[in-house]
Amino acid sequence: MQFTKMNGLGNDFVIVFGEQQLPANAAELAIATCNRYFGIGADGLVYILPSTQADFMMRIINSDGSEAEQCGNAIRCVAKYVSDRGYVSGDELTIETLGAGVQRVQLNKVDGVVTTVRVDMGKPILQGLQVPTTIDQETVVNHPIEVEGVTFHFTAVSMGNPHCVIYVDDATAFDFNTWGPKLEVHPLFPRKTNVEFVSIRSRDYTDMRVWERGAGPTLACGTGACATLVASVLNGKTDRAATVSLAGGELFIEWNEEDGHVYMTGPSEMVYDGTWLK
Ligand SMILES: N[C@@H](CCC[C@H](N)C(=O)O)C(=O)O
Repeated sequence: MQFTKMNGLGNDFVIVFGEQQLPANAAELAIATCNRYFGIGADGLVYILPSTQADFMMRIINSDGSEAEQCGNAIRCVAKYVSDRGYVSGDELTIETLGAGVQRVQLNKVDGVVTTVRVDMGKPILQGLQVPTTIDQETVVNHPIEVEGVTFHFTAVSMGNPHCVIYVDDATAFDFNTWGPKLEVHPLFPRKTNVEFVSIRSRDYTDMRVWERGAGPTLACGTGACATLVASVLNGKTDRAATVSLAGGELFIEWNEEDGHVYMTGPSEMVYDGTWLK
């Protein structure tokens, strides 16, 4: 199997191009290739596949073998891959995802090489049961959630995949490795959840650290950054456009008032090509 190692702000992926469909052993391959000691090492295995509705389809398998509906950092990697390798021309393309439909992507290039990618991430899903949570409300904002006797308050947002956004005093110092895994599997989230710990620096700048469903601690999460901005608007903490600072770097996120879509802009990087021998 030929692969390319890529990342979006250090959220890293094994990218496979050229298959016609997701292989039956994709879950086992994800677990094996993502292993950082016996494999390549990555947060997820990403397939770029043909699509009947868009230029390409992206499927992402987390490092634990579970499939995710969407991935913001991977979609920027996919866009760079197909553009830099000459599979699309021009500055725009469409990518179909499993859980968030077809997404429109704009490529920013220097000397023909993609540097940053702006993705129309679609409308956030806020209805409690659709995120999904077990809470039947139009929005789930600042709702209590208890773990081992400690009560946090969360806002639930789906960007195709579920997110639990929690405000803390200082996200950069917060012990997310302790609380993240407990919140990921909390019964309020029937399909588990990604967990974002957020602190606000100003109305247009936030810090966020993430514990990802199926992948654990990662350096960045694109959908998590989008969920952070949406939650921060719903909680009156930021304006509708803000920079989200993650361990691996910054993403610029806008929640457009006219079309209700969330737009994410950030870099992606190609690191090396390889051959999987196992
Ligand atoms: N890192 C991603 C999200 C990947 C999927 C996630 N772990 C899930 O299971 O929903 C991003 O950049 O959005």
